[in-house]
Amino acid sequence: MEYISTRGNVKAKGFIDTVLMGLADDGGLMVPFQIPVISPEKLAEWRSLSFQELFLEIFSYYTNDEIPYDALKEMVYTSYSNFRAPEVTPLHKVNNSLYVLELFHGPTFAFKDVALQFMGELYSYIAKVRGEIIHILGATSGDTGAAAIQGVRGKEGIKICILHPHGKVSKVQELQMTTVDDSNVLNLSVEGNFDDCQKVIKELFADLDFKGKYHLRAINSINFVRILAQTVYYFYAYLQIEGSDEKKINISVPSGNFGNIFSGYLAKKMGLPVNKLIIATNENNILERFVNTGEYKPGSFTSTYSPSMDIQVASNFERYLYYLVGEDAEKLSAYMSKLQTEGKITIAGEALQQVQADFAALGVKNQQCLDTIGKYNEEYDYLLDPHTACGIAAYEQFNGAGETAITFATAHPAKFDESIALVGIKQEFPEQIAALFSLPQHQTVVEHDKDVIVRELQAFYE
Ligand SMILES: Cc1ncc(COP(=O)(O)O)c(C=O)c1O
Ligand SMILES: N[C@@H](CCOP(=O)(O)O)C(=O)O
Repeated sequence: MEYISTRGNVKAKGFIDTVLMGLADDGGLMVPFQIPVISPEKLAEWRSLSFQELFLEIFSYYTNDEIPYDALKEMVYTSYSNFRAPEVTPLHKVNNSLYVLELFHGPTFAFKDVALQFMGELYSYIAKVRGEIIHILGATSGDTGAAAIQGVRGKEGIKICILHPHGKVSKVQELQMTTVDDSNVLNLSVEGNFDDCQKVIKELFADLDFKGKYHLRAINSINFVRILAQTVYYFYAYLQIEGSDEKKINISVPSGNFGNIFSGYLAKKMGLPVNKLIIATNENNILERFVNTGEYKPGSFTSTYSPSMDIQVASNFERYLYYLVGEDAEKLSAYMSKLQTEGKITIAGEALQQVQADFAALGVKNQQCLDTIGKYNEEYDYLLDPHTACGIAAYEQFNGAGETAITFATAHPAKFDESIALVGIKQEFPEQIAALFSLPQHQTVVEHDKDVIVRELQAFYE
């Protein structure tokens, strides 16, 4: 398997070089040259596999044996050994038409742990075996940062700097990132929003001299391995439902940067027979507007009760657009320059019909999010975090009669107590989260100014 850039100007790469490259050197995103297709017979065989076994099967189509099987196996089993559920991502049946896939049983209580625990192991392996210097640079609206730090903290040969928007992440998210007192971790709290943080890191990755000099590596979903690791639980969830091959299975995904839902799109392209992929967003509803009208236009940023999805510029949208335009890198590049110069992209006609065949989308309003939390707590005694609540509201909107839905629970409610409290629900924190409140914090508050951030990075990485 080789990997190419959506913009077409990068020489094809192998698996490890793709991981190391992160953002493609031509400013695009790396994708597999050809997506492998899994036969229905193979899928049926996979029904009995554990999460870890399934992970190894799926990755075997992508890694080109660049990592010996035993080494990969050790990484996978180590990654999930500290999850609080033996199934890693257990499926909870809420009622006859709804399952919730709980993706929050990892160390930082959010879905990001699933991919980032593995990425921590993978970077550590690459550092050891290839002697590569690993200087991670990432942006977070709260969950990626915490999970990435936990994934690599204390690991030899790795430094990590995470930019988060100052005052715009939940208290627990902030504590998870900033109470880590390891010399290989730097938290920059940027006076701006998530889009500002993501823009800076993308600019730094695009500056090839800077990227090369400081050995910058990505942990955000611009890195293809994040996307691939997230496909595993799509397969796992589908295969856990008895008789799913005879049912219409919809999957509702709380979405922001378009990484998680793009993993679903990839899983579908690999042959997973999902019926509808449902994009659930909040009042930052750029993806809903795109699916409904064909216009992709970043609007003004709104702070909501689901802060991790407070995102306007969805990183992985480019990967989807690449497939939408028939894997034509020139066409894709023209659309991306249009986005740059005109501030929007418009899709119409057959392409828009294709978008609407690929996805349904709902931007959930703040009050609807709180109402959904209240409703499921009362009716099913099941507490949703606000992001998952958006996913459930979208499931309610789009799941047809006789269809079955899996909604992804992307975070544990304890991470977002500020929103849960607004519903009048008092929750008890898990021990690991309660313990954070008494620890000292380590972070540097910086202006939203690229030069200031660069100076901090130079001092840290040198
Ligand atoms: C809890 C939670 N739910 C949903 C999302 C959206 O996922 P994605 O960015 O992959 O679309 C995020 C982060 O982006 C998140 O932290
Ligand atoms: N919600 C995310 C935003 C970054 O998304 P990523 O999937 O590209 O890492 C977060 O929690 O930081």
